[in-house]
Amino acid sequence: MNSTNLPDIAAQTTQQQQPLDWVGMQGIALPLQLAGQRLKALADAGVSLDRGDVRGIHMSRLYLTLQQVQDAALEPDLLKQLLARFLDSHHGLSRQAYVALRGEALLSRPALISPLAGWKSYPFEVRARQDPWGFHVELQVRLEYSSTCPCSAALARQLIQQRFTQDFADQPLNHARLLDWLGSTQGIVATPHSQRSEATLQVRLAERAEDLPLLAVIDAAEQALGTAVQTAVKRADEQAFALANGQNPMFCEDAARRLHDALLRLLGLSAFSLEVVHRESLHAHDAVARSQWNWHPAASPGSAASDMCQSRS
Ligand SMILES: Nc1nc2c(ncn2[C@@H]2O[C@H](COP(=O)(O)OP(=O)(O)OP(=O)(O)O)[C@@H](O)[C@H]2O)c(=O)[nH]1
Repeated sequence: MNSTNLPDIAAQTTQQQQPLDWVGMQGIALPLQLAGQRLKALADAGVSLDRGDVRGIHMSRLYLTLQQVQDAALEPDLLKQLLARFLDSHHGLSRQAYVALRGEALLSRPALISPLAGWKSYPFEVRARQDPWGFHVELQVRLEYSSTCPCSAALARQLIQQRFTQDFADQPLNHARLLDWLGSTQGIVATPHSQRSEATLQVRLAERAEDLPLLAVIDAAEQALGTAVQTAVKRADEQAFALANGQNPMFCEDAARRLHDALLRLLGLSAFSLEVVHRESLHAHDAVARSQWNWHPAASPGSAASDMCQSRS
Protein backbone atom coordinates (compact mmCIF):
# COMPACT_ATOMS: atom_id res chain seq x y z
CA MET A 1 0.00 0.00 0.00
CA ASN A 2 1.52 3.39 -0.91
CA SER A 3 0.91 6.61 1.04
CA THR A 4 -1.79 7.83 -1.37
CA ASN A 5 -4.01 5.00 -0.06
CA LEU A 6 -3.55 6.06 3.54
CA PRO A 7 -5.94 8.44 5.28
CA ASP A 8 -4.33 11.87 5.78
CA ILE A 9 -6.06 13.52 8.72
CA ALA A 10 -3.67 16.52 8.76
CA ALA A 11 -4.85 17.52 5.29
CA GLN A 12 -8.48 17.76 6.37
CA THR A 13 -10.05 21.13 6.96
CA THR A 14 -11.65 22.11 10.24
CA GLN A 15 -14.67 24.27 11.01
CA GLN A 16 -12.96 26.02 13.88
CA GLN A 17 -10.93 28.57 11.89
CA GLN A 18 -8.41 29.00 14.67
CA PRO A 19 -4.78 29.69 13.74
CA LEU A 20 -2.20 28.38 16.23
CA ASP A 21 1.01 30.07 17.42
CA TRP A 22 3.17 26.97 17.79
CA VAL A 23 2.64 23.40 16.68
CA GLY A 24 5.37 20.79 16.64
CA MET A 25 7.31 18.30 18.71
CA GLN A 26 9.22 18.52 21.97
CA GLY A 27 12.07 16.40 23.30
CA ILE A 28 13.36 14.84 20.06
CA ALA A 29 16.65 12.99 20.69
CA LEU A 30 19.39 14.19 18.38
CA PRO A 31 23.21 14.25 18.14
CA LEU A 32 24.77 17.71 17.70
CA GLN A 33 28.18 19.09 16.87
CA LEU A 34 29.09 21.97 19.15
CA ALA A 35 32.35 23.30 20.61
CA GLY A 36 34.23 20.67 18.60
CA GLN A 37 32.26 17.80 20.15
CA ARG A 38 29.47 15.48 19.22
CA LEU A 39 26.82 15.85 21.92
CA LYS A 40 23.58 14.20 22.87
CA ALA A 41 20.81 16.78 22.67
CA LEU A 42 17.05 17.16 22.83
CA ALA A 43 15.24 19.29 20.29
CA ASP A 44 11.90 21.06 20.10
CA ALA A 45 10.78 21.88 16.56
CA GLY A 46 7.67 23.73 15.52
CA VAL A 47 5.92 26.11 13.17
CA SER A 48 2.96 28.40 13.46
CA LEU A 49 -0.25 27.12 11.87
CA ASP A 50 -1.56 30.30 10.29
CA ARG A 51 -4.33 28.62 8.31
CA GLY A 52 -7.10 28.32 10.89
CA ASP A 53 -9.08 26.01 8.62
CA VAL A 54 -6.28 23.41 8.21
CA ARG A 55 -6.46 20.49 10.63
CA GLY A 56 -2.76 19.82 11.23
CA ILE A 57 0.85 20.46 10.29
CA HIS A 58 3.19 17.83 8.82
CA MET A 59 5.15 16.64 11.85
CA SER A 60 7.25 14.17 9.87
CA ARG A 61 8.60 16.91 7.60
CA LEU A 62 9.94 18.85 10.60
CA TYR A 63 11.33 15.68 12.17
CA LEU A 64 13.16 14.59 9.03
CA THR A 65 14.49 18.07 8.29
CA LEU A 66 15.81 18.30 11.85
CA GLN A 67 18.06 15.28 11.24
CA GLN A 68 20.19 17.50 8.99
CA VAL A 69 21.63 19.52 11.90
CA GLN A 70 23.69 16.56 13.12
CA ASP A 71 26.02 16.66 10.12
CA ALA A 72 27.57 20.12 10.58
CA ALA A 73 28.83 22.34 13.39
CA LEU A 74 25.91 24.12 15.06
CA GLU A 75 26.10 27.72 13.85
CA PRO A 76 23.52 30.44 13.22
CA ASP A 77 23.61 29.85 9.47
CA LEU A 78 22.79 26.16 9.91
CA LEU A 79 19.81 27.09 12.09
CA LYS A 80 18.68 29.64 9.54
CA GLN A 81 18.76 27.05 6.76
CA LEU A 82 16.92 24.57 8.98
CA LEU A 83 14.11 27.01 9.73
CA ALA A 84 13.88 28.02 6.06
CA ARG A 85 13.32 24.32 5.24
CA PHE A 86 10.68 24.05 7.97
CA LEU A 87 8.83 26.91 6.28
CA ASP A 88 9.36 25.55 2.76
CA SER A 89 7.84 22.25 3.88
CA HIS A 90 4.81 24.14 5.25
CA HIS A 91 4.34 26.56 2.40
CA GLY A 92 0.99 28.32 2.65
CA LEU A 93 0.46 27.07 6.22
CA SER A 94 3.17 28.68 8.35
CA ARG A 95 5.00 31.98 8.50
CA GLN A 96 6.99 31.29 11.67
CA ALA A 97 9.36 28.44 12.47
CA TYR A 98 11.11 27.56 15.70
CA VAL A 99 13.78 25.23 16.95
CA ALA A 100 15.29 24.78 20.42
CA LEU A 101 18.24 22.48 21.09
CA ARG A 102 19.26 21.53 24.63
CA GLY A 103 22.25 19.62 25.85
CA GLU A 104 25.35 19.70 27.99
CA ALA A 105 28.70 20.85 26.62
CA LEU A 106 31.66 19.12 28.26
CA LEU A 107 34.64 21.47 28.38
CA SER A 108 38.14 20.76 29.61
CA ARG A 109 39.13 23.32 32.25
CA PRO A 110 42.68 23.69 33.63
CA ALA A 111 43.55 23.64 37.33
CA LEU A 112 44.53 26.97 38.91
CA ILE A 113 48.16 26.04 39.65
CA SER A 114 49.04 22.40 38.95
CA PRO A 115 49.41 21.21 35.35
CA LEU A 116 46.13 19.30 35.51
CA ALA A 117 42.75 19.63 33.88
CA GLY A 118 39.32 18.07 34.16
CA TRP A 119 35.92 18.16 32.53
CA LYS A 120 33.10 20.48 33.38
CA SER A 121 29.58 20.19 32.14
CA TYR A 122 27.72 23.30 31.00
CA PRO A 123 24.01 22.88 30.32
CA PHE A 124 23.02 24.96 27.30
CA GLU A 125 20.04 25.72 25.11
CA VAL A 126 20.03 27.29 21.66
CA ARG A 127 16.73 28.76 20.46
CA ALA A 128 16.16 30.05 16.95
CA ARG A 129 13.11 31.57 15.32
CA GLN A 130 12.36 32.66 11.77
CA ASP A 131 9.39 34.98 11.40
CA PRO A 132 8.31 37.67 8.92
CA TRP A 133 10.46 40.18 10.81
CA GLY A 134 13.67 38.24 10.64
CA PHE A 135 15.83 35.51 12.06
CA HIS A 136 16.59 35.46 15.80
CA VAL A 137 18.97 33.25 17.77
CA GLU A 138 19.37 33.01 21.53
CA LEU A 139 21.90 31.03 23.50
CA GLN A 140 21.44 30.11 27.13
CA VAL A 141 24.16 28.61 29.30
CA ARG A 142 24.43 27.77 32.99
CA LEU A 143 27.64 27.80 34.99
CA GLU A 144 28.64 27.28 38.60
CA TYR A 145 30.93 29.30 40.82
CA SER A 146 31.78 29.86 44.45
CA SER A 147 30.66 33.01 46.26
CA THR A 148 32.01 34.06 49.64
CA CYS A 149 29.71 36.33 51.64
CA PRO A 150 31.37 39.76 52.08
CA CYS A 151 29.34 40.45 55.21
CA SER A 152 30.36 37.17 56.77
CA ALA A 153 34.00 37.94 55.82
CA ALA A 154 33.84 41.33 57.58
CA LEU A 155 32.19 39.77 60.66
CA ALA A 156 34.87 37.07 60.77
CA ARG A 157 37.63 39.70 60.51
CA GLN A 158 36.10 41.58 63.42
CA LEU A 159 36.15 38.43 65.57
CA ILE A 160 39.79 37.83 64.62
CA GLN A 161 40.63 41.40 65.66
CA GLN A 162 38.80 40.95 68.98
CA ARG A 163 40.66 37.71 69.62
CA PHE A 164 43.93 39.42 68.80
CA THR A 165 43.19 42.21 71.27
CA GLN A 166 42.36 39.60 73.90
CA ASP A 167 45.36 37.31 73.27
CA PHE A 168 47.97 40.07 72.95
CA ALA A 169 46.63 42.51 75.54
CA ASP A 170 49.39 44.52 77.22
CA GLN A 171 52.16 42.48 75.53
CA PRO A 172 54.93 43.68 73.25
CA LEU A 173 54.41 42.20 69.77
CA ASN A 174 56.67 39.26 69.13
CA HIS A 175 57.06 38.33 65.48
CA ALA A 176 57.48 34.58 65.99
CA ARG A 177 54.59 34.34 68.45
CA LEU A 178 52.35 36.38 66.20
CA LEU A 179 53.21 34.16 63.23
CA ASP A 180 52.28 31.05 65.25
CA TRP A 181 49.08 32.68 66.38
CA LEU A 182 48.12 33.54 62.80
CA GLY A 183 48.67 29.92 61.78
CA SER A 184 46.45 28.55 64.56
CA THR A 185 42.70 28.08 64.79
CA GLN A 186 43.04 30.22 67.93
CA GLY A 187 44.09 33.15 65.73
CA ILE A 188 41.78 32.71 62.74
CA VAL A 189 38.88 32.11 65.06
CA ALA A 190 36.12 32.62 62.48
CA THR A 191 35.80 31.95 58.76
CA PRO A 192 33.24 33.44 56.36
CA HIS A 193 30.71 31.17 54.72
CA SER A 194 30.68 30.60 51.00
CA GLN A 195 28.34 28.72 48.75
CA ARG A 196 28.13 26.99 45.41
CA SER A 197 26.34 29.44 43.16
CA GLU A 198 24.83 29.31 39.72
CA ALA A 199 24.58 31.83 36.89
CA THR A 200 22.15 31.41 33.99
CA LEU A 201 23.02 33.62 31.04
CA GLN A 202 20.79 34.16 28.04
CA VAL A 203 22.18 36.11 25.11
CA ARG A 204 20.49 37.13 21.88
CA LEU A 205 22.84 37.19 18.91
CA ALA A 206 23.21 40.21 16.68
CA GLU A 207 21.60 39.76 13.27
CA ARG A 208 24.69 38.83 11.31
CA ALA A 209 26.46 36.75 13.97
CA GLU A 210 28.39 33.90 12.36
CA ASP A 211 29.16 31.81 15.44
CA LEU A 212 27.41 30.60 18.54
CA PRO A 213 29.53 32.25 21.25
CA LEU A 214 29.26 29.43 23.78
CA LEU A 215 32.93 29.43 24.79
CA ALA A 216 33.20 33.22 24.66
CA VAL A 217 30.23 33.65 27.01
CA ILE A 218 31.48 30.99 29.46
CA ASP A 219 35.04 32.35 29.49
CA ALA A 220 33.91 35.97 29.93
CA ALA A 221 31.56 35.01 32.76
CA GLU A 222 34.06 32.83 34.61
CA GLN A 223 36.72 35.50 34.30
CA ALA A 224 34.36 38.15 35.64
CA LEU A 225 33.35 35.99 38.60
CA GLY A 226 36.91 34.88 39.41
CA THR A 227 35.88 31.79 41.39
CA ALA A 228 34.43 29.29 38.93
CA VAL A 229 34.09 25.81 40.45
CA GLN A 230 37.18 23.72 39.76
CA THR A 231 37.81 20.33 38.19
CA ALA A 232 41.11 18.61 39.10
CA VAL A 233 42.32 20.02 42.44
CA LYS A 234 45.58 19.43 44.35
CA ARG A 235 46.35 21.32 47.58
CA ALA A 236 48.18 24.05 45.66
CA ASP A 237 45.03 24.59 43.59
CA GLU A 238 42.83 24.61 46.67
CA GLN A 239 45.06 27.23 48.27
CA ALA A 240 44.86 29.38 45.14
CA PHE A 241 41.09 28.96 45.23
CA ALA A 242 41.00 30.03 48.90
CA LEU A 243 42.98 33.15 47.94
CA ALA A 244 40.68 33.88 45.00
CA ASN A 245 37.64 33.60 47.27
CA GLY A 246 39.25 35.70 50.02
CA GLN A 247 40.09 38.46 47.55
CA ASN A 248 36.75 38.21 45.86
CA PRO A 249 33.82 38.08 48.29
CA MET A 250 30.49 38.79 46.59
CA PHE A 251 26.82 39.19 47.27
CA CYS A 252 24.48 38.00 44.54
CA GLU A 253 24.16 41.68 43.52
CA ASP A 254 27.94 41.90 42.97
CA ALA A 255 27.94 38.75 40.85
CA ALA A 256 25.01 39.99 38.73
CA ARG A 257 26.69 43.37 38.15
CA ARG A 258 29.98 41.77 37.15
CA LEU A 259 28.26 39.47 34.70
CA HIS A 260 26.23 42.36 33.30
CA ASP A 261 29.45 44.31 32.63
CA ALA A 262 31.16 41.27 31.12
CA LEU A 263 28.28 40.57 28.72
CA LEU A 264 28.07 44.25 27.74
CA ARG A 265 31.69 44.02 26.61
CA LEU A 266 31.12 40.90 24.50
CA LEU A 267 30.78 41.67 20.82
CA GLY A 268 28.06 40.23 18.64
CA LEU A 269 25.15 40.38 21.11
CA SER A 270 21.98 42.42 20.68
CA ALA A 271 20.48 41.66 24.11
CA PHE A 272 20.96 39.57 27.20
CA SER A 273 19.29 38.50 30.39
CA LEU A 274 20.97 36.92 33.40
CA GLU A 275 20.14 35.42 36.75
CA VAL A 276 22.43 34.43 39.60
CA VAL A 277 21.37 32.12 42.39
CA HIS A 278 23.49 31.86 45.53
CA ARG A 279 22.51 28.65 47.27
CA GLU A 280 23.08 30.08 50.72
CA SER A 281 24.78 28.08 53.43
CA LEU A 282 23.68 30.69 56.00
CA HIS A 283 20.01 30.33 55.06
CA ALA A 284 17.84 27.50 53.85
CA HIS A 285 16.72 29.76 50.99
CA ASP A 286 18.61 31.21 48.01
CA ALA A 287 19.79 34.76 47.32
CA VAL A 288 18.92 35.73 43.74
CA ALA A 289 19.66 38.70 41.45
CA ARG A 290 18.62 39.33 37.84
CA SER A 291 19.64 41.82 35.23
CA GLN A 292 19.04 42.38 31.55
CA TRP A 293 19.96 44.57 28.62
CA ASN A 294 17.53 45.11 25.69
CA TRP A 295 15.78 41.89 26.69
CA HIS A 296 12.25 42.51 25.41
CA PRO A 297 10.61 39.93 23.18
CA ALA A 298 11.90 40.39 19.64
CA ALA A 299 8.75 39.04 17.98
CA SER A 300 7.19 42.31 16.92
CA PRO A 301 8.05 44.24 13.73
CA GLY A 302 11.11 46.41 14.14
CA SER A 303 12.11 45.15 17.58
CA ALA A 304 15.10 43.19 16.31
CA ALA A 305 16.27 46.28 14.45
CA SER A 306 15.77 48.50 17.46
CA ASP A 307 17.81 45.96 19.51
CA MET A 308 20.66 46.55 17.13
CA CYS A 309 20.41 50.32 17.30
CA GLN A 310 20.37 50.80 21.07
CA SER A 311 23.63 51.91 22.57
CA ARG A 312 25.31 49.76 25.21
CA SER A 313 24.80 51.92 28.24
N1 LIG B 1 -0.40 17.12 12.79
C1 LIG B 1 -0.28 16.17 13.76
N2 LIG B 1 0.27 14.96 13.45
C2 LIG B 1 0.40 14.04 14.44
C3 LIG B 1 0.01 14.34 15.77
N3 LIG B 1 0.28 13.26 16.53
C4 LIG B 1 0.82 12.33 15.73
N4 LIG B 1 0.88 12.78 14.44
C5 LIG B 1 1.33 11.95 13.33
O1 LIG B 1 2.48 12.40 12.66
C6 LIG B 1 2.57 11.59 11.49
C7 LIG B 1 3.31 12.35 10.43
O2 LIG B 1 2.47 13.35 9.89
P1 LIG B 1 2.70 13.90 8.40
O3 LIG B 1 3.99 14.61 8.36
O4 LIG B 1 1.52 14.68 7.99
O5 LIG B 1 2.85 12.52 7.61
P2 LIG B 1 2.56 12.21 6.09
O6 LIG B 1 1.20 12.71 5.72
O7 LIG B 1 2.88 10.76 5.88
O8 LIG B 1 3.68 13.07 5.39
P3 LIG B 1 3.45 14.15 4.19
O9 LIG B 1 3.00 13.36 3.01
O10 LIG B 1 4.80 14.76 4.03
O11 LIG B 1 2.42 15.12 4.68
C8 LIG B 1 1.14 11.26 11.10
O12 LIG B 1 1.01 9.86 11.10
C9 LIG B 1 0.32 11.91 12.20
O13 LIG B 1 -0.79 11.18 12.60
C10 LIG B 1 -0.57 15.61 16.06
O14 LIG B 1 -0.95 15.91 17.19
N5 LIG B 1 -0.70 16.48 15.03
